[in-house]
Amino acid sequence: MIHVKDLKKTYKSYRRGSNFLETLKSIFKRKTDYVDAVKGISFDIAKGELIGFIGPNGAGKSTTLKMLTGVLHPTSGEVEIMGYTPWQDRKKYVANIGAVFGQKSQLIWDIPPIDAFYMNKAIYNIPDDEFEETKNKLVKLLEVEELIKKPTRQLSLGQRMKCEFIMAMLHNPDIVFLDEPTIGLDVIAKETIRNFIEEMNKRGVTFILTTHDLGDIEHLARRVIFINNGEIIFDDSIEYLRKQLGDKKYIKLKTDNKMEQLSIPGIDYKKIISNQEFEIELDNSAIKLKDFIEIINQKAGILDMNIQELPIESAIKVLYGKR
Ligand SMILES: Nc1ncnc2c1ncn2[C@@H]1O[C@H](COP(=O)(O)OP(=O)(O)OP(=O)(O)O)[C@@H](O)[C@H]1O
Repeated sequence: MIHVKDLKKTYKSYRRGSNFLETLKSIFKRKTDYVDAVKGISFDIAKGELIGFIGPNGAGKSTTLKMLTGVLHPTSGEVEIMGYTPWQDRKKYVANIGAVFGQKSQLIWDIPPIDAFYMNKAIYNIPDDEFEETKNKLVKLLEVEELIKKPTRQLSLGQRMKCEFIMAMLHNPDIVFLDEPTIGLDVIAKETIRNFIEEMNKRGVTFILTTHDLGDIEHLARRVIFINNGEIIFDDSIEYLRKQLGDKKYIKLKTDNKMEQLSIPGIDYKKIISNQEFEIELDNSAIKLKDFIEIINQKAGILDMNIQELPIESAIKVLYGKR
C-alpha cells in the first residue's frame, strides 16, 4: 500500500548576519546552509498495518510525514501510496488519506464540530447517505452525540480530540496519519482515543503514528520504525526489539521482612522504594527466575510479586544509545 524507496530531503537555507553589517553583506553574498533531514530511507507498509514512527527530536519524522502526505517535495527518491505519488497527484491523493495533529486543529473555534463536519462533507463531496452513516457511526463510537452541537471553544482538549478524529475520518480514508494524537490528554481520554484507533484499525484503516508517548506505541503499534539522524535504524516489532535486549524480566517485589540488597549477577536494582519494596531487572541468562524466587523466600519471604516484560522504555533507550 505504501512504498518508499531511498527517500531524501535536504533543506537549503540562507544564513543571515547576526548584525546589521553582516545582514547587509548577505544581501550581496549569501552563505548557504544544507541540512540532510532525511538521508535515503526505504520501507513498505501493507494495508491494515499500524506503524509507530518514532525517533528523537530533529530525527526527520515530520519531514518524512510531510513528504508522505504530499506537503513537501523530496530532494530525491520514490514514494508510491495507493498508486499515487503524493506531491504530484495531491488532489486525488488527499481524498484517500486523513490526518490528525495533536497540536493543530482542523475544527473551527467558534462553530460547533457538527458544522465543521458538514464543511468536510462539501469539501470531500461525500454523498448524503454515506456521510450520515459514517458520521453517526463515529459519533456513537466516541460518545459525542451532545458535544458536537456546542461551539468548539467550549470543549475540553479530550472532547475536542474526539471530534478531530471524526473530522479526519468522515470521508472514510484508507490511511490516516497521526502526529502526537494523545498529547496533553488525561489517562481516560488517552484510552478512549487509543481504543478508537484500535477499532478503526481492526476495520481495515492503516495508521502511521508519530509520537513521543511510548504508551501510545506500547498499546497500539505492532511494528515500529525508528528514525534517527535521518536514517532508519530499526524497523521491526517491539517484541523483536525486546528480544535484542536478551531474556530479561522486570520484577516488582514486596517482601515480608526487611532485606539487604542482593549482589548477585543478573540482578539489577532499578528502583528501591523501601527496604521491603524493590523494582528489579532480572537477566534470565545469568539467574533463573525460580532460583531468584527461592533466594527471596529464604531471605525475607515474598509478600507480593509482579513479573513483566521489560518496559518499552528500556528497549527504546537502547536505540537512543545508538545515536
Ligand atoms: N524548513 C526547514 N528548513 C531547514 N531545516 C529544517 C526545516 N525543517 C526541519 N529542518 C531540520 O531538519 C531536521 C529534521 O527535522 P524534523 O522536523 O523532520 O524532525 P522531527 O523528527 O519531526 O523532530 P521533532 O520530534 O522535534 O518534531 C532538523 O535538523 C531540523 O532542524
